[in-house]
Amino acid sequence: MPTLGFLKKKRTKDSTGSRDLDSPTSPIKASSSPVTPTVPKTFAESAFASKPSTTQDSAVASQSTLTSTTSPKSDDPMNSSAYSQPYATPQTTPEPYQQSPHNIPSIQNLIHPSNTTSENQSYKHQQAGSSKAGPANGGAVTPNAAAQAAVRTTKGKYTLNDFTIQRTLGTGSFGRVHLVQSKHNQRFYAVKVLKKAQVVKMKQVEHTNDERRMLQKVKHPFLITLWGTFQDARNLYMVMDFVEGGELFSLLRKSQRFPNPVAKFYAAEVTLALDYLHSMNIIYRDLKPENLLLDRHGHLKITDFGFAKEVPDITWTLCGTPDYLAPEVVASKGYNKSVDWWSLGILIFEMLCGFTPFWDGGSPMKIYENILKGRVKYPPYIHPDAQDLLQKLITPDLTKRLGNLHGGSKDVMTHPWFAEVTWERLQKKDIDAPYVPPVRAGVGDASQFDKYPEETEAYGQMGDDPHKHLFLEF
Ligand SMILES: Nc1ncnc2c1ncn2[C@@H]1O[C@H](COP(=O)(O)OP(=O)(O)OP(=O)(O)O)[C@@H](O)[C@H]1O
Repeated sequence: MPTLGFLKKKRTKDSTGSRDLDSPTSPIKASSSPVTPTVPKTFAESAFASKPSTTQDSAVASQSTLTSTTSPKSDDPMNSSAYSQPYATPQTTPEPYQQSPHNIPSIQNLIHPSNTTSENQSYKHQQAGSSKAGPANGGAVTPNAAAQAAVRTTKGKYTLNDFTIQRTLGTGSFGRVHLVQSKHNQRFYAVKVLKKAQVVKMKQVEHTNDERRMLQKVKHPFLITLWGTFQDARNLYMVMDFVEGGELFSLLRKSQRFPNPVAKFYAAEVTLALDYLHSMNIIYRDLKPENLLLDRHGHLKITDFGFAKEVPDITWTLCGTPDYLAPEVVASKGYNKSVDWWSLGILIFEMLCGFTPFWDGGSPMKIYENILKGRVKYPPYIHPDAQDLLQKLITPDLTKRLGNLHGGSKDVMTHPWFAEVTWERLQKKDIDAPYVPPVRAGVGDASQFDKYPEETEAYGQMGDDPHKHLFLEF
């Protein structure tokens, strides 16, 4: 059984980025008290079914509609039209879901696998947000919209002078993500800053360029938007939407585990995003709660496309995060989109149980051994339909893994566990999210993010740039 040591730490692609969630201090929130799990907001299984609109439903639907239909052009950091507040401030501040104490893994202070370093060479590291709705793209997104996705122009669109840099939202192996404010429209964005020298040193040039390219291509309600990229002599910059609600990882750790319908809600949104990515022959390859952000309404945004890759057939790169790796990746076999369906199984398991199925308190090597053995112990509280789905996703046999069969992602979407999900409404964010983050919309409220020491090196430096030829697309 995993321990609280497992609960505390984020898993990173390498060992350097783990953070202790025990000491979050918000610069904005008056009180930095952690979210205390209390009584769950009502979230019935029927939340997914079509239902008559109540006043509250309409309010949420109306917020969601604004989210998905606001013209991307008006959101463009370069658009200087006066900022208007399109979003209602969330009326409620529900707390995360409480689980009874006996579900909490009980031993503390074990080392999380992400603290070990031996496998680092095998992992590519990337920093990125994701993109979807570009300045030239507007309107609602439909599933499997590969044919509709136009590649947006993102190169050299902005400069540092277009933004006022504020606090750090997160850090990675090559740089950090800042909250910034556009000087043109006063809106808030997230800018990921990657140190070129570090990217080169970690042999992540191709992955970083891939990440930018994938983000430029995609447009989906559950994928982050990349507005543009630029560079100076030392750094690469990626301008993304600021997703205010923080990471699903933090909510999950504070909640210990999610009730069945809550896990189902998030799993369903991820499934739609995977369905879309796979329809574009993009494998995501880094599914985990740390890469799932919550928007102000509580809907997911997948970020960090550092491992995303366009793969029409198969690929061989060993990359990902140990707990979530499919056996075919661990065994260095060629693999395809099937790895994302395996990872979806791991994600659902972790949301329902609070720990991953192959975690073992040891090094990534121990996790890999467990993955290859393939034995999963399902706790008795897992709903039978959920267990059935998990067994069909977390299966090493690629000829049996759901999502990888003839029916593709539709096999996953029609599984009985998802029976009450109305996929079209979910796609439109027309289903209430189970948890609405307590953020003040439109004011750059970063209270849902941990606080980090700020960067001391000045950005925007000119001069020699030995790496420029490696990042021509930025
Ligand atoms: N668009 C965004 N809005 C708000 N916060 C963001 C955004 N993008 C990233 N972050 C925050 O910054 C953190 C680091 O971002 P990201 O995962 O892209 O970097 P990374 O270098 O790939 O990280 P890691 O090394 O942990 O994989 C995220 O975990 C998240 O907390």
